[in-house]
Amino acid sequence: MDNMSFVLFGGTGDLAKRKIYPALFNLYIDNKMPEAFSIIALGRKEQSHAEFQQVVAKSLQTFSRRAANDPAVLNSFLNSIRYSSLDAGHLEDFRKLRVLVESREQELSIPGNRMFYLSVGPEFFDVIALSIKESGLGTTNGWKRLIIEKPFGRDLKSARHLNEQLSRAFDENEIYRIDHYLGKSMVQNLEILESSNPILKALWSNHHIANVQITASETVGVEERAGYYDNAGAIRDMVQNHMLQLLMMISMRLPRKSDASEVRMKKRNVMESLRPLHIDNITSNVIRGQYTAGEIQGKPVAGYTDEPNVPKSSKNDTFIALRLWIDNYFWNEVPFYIRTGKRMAEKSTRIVIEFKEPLKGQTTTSDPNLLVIEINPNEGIFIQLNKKDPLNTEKLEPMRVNFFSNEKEVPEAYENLIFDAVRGDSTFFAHWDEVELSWEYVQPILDSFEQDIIPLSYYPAGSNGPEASDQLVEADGFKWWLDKTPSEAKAEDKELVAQS
Ligand SMILES: NC(=O)C1=CN([C@@H]2O[C@H](COP(=O)(O)OP(=O)(O)OC[C@H]3O[C@@H](n4cnc5c(N)ncnc54)[C@H](OP(=O)(O)O)[C@@H]3O)[C@@H](O)[C@H]2O)C=CC1
Ligand SMILES: O=C1O[C@H](COP(=O)(O)O)[C@@H](O)[C@H](O)[C@H]1O
Repeated sequence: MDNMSFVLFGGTGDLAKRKIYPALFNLYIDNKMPEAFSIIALGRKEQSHAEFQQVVAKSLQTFSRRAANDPAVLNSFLNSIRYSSLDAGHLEDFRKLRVLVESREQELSIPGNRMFYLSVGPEFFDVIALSIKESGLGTTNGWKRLIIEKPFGRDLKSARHLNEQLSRAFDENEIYRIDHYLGKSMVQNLEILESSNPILKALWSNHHIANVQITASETVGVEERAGYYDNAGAIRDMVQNHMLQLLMMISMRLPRKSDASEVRMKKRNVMESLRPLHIDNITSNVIRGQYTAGEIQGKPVAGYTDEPNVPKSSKNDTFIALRLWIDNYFWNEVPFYIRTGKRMAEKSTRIVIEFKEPLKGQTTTSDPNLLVIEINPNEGIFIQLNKKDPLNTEKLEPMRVNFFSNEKEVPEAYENLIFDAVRGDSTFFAHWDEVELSWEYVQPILDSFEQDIIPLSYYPAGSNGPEASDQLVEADGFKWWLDKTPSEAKAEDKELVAQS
């Protein structure tokens, strides 16, 4: 791994403290950082390196997956960090930064490899990228890379504009667009799951698969983010990026070799085969929901429009369900359902693959076989098979073959992604083709929300979303699998609290 500088714009922010420093620290403990590295954190206020190192120490103590309690390891990591004040609008601050980067490179014999991480508001993405170029920071004998946070635009037009601006300073192969769902270990496992298991590989098409369901449900509401969320909605916050990335990862044809350019091409093929939405089919394929007051984990919670800083008249989507069709040889006539929402019955990201009914039309009936990929918060896989009911020879009953990871041992998404970026592997980053095609797919939905063409369906907090979402799936003769009733979710919460 090449020695490098890691320059963190937004180094004082929430994401940096909760995710980025803990990820770097855990990589360091695991010997997954280069031999020599220099971390330079940026924020607007003046503070000393030592003061800021203590800020990082505190963030590690609070948020690191592994305990930061070995003083030698902790101090050696903190010692790699320097702080510099920088305002994104002041070019002279970038020149001052360049001096610091170069002096640390000399000190540590780093051959000019520079990773720039933009963990700042999206309004600064282009300004910072262009100033990196203009200040000479981007002119180096080593490599340069840009990691960029979400959101990448707020519609197709603004995403294209942002990309044009970035590409004035960085080549596409130097840009690493973070989608933290691509960093989740089970998502990074999807391709291996299919390619290394002949029993799954053989069944992986419309011959055997009846439908695919991708759910990302959350129990939290809008929290303190109303200013952002009320303008984004679930469609921009989750669907355009995370949910469509999951769809691409589960449905792409196996790449011949697992490298970034092959994966990118396969994902692009999926997006190009998606049946576009338009005025005639949009209302029958898109459900837009918003939570009303209800109960989460036994506690009453407010409806969306009663949340702090949400306008009473807001029609913002806190829930989306979609039916999508991939019109290619392999997936023709297999519906893919996507569903995501806030204030739902449980926190769960999972993919359920329902196989075609094996015993349809015979006297004995069975539940379909399911392959369930649990992504978050549990990481695991189970397969639902059928077996004989020992008490009733006429009947079959489902059984589940399980595998679940020990969550403490599984690296966090940001660890996986930063490690990949440091190694120069962009396989699990969102490439521009995918981002653009995702916005193209989503744009008619944004337009129809704007024009109020799709009705807003309401659902009580703590439920599995609006009834219209169930009807979407039932219309094709299916049901959402593994939904917990609010009382099951509540019982499980109690059990978890008791265990902890
Ligand atoms: N927080 C999260 O969980 C997630 C965040 N993101 C994305 O990550 C990015 C950062 O989010 P988050 O950390 O929450 O935001 P914060 O508001 O917590 O932090 C913003 C950072 O930007 C810096 N900043 C603000 N204005 C300027 C400026 N004019 N010049 C230079 N730096 C500036 C701030 O530094 P200071 O105020 O010290 O000057 C601070 O370090 C955003 O794009 C967000 O969408 C994505 C997924 C999750
Ligand atoms: O990007 C986002 O993701 C989180 C959910 O992430 P997860 O890893 O906990 O599933 C979501 O809460 C947030 O609104 C969104 O911006």
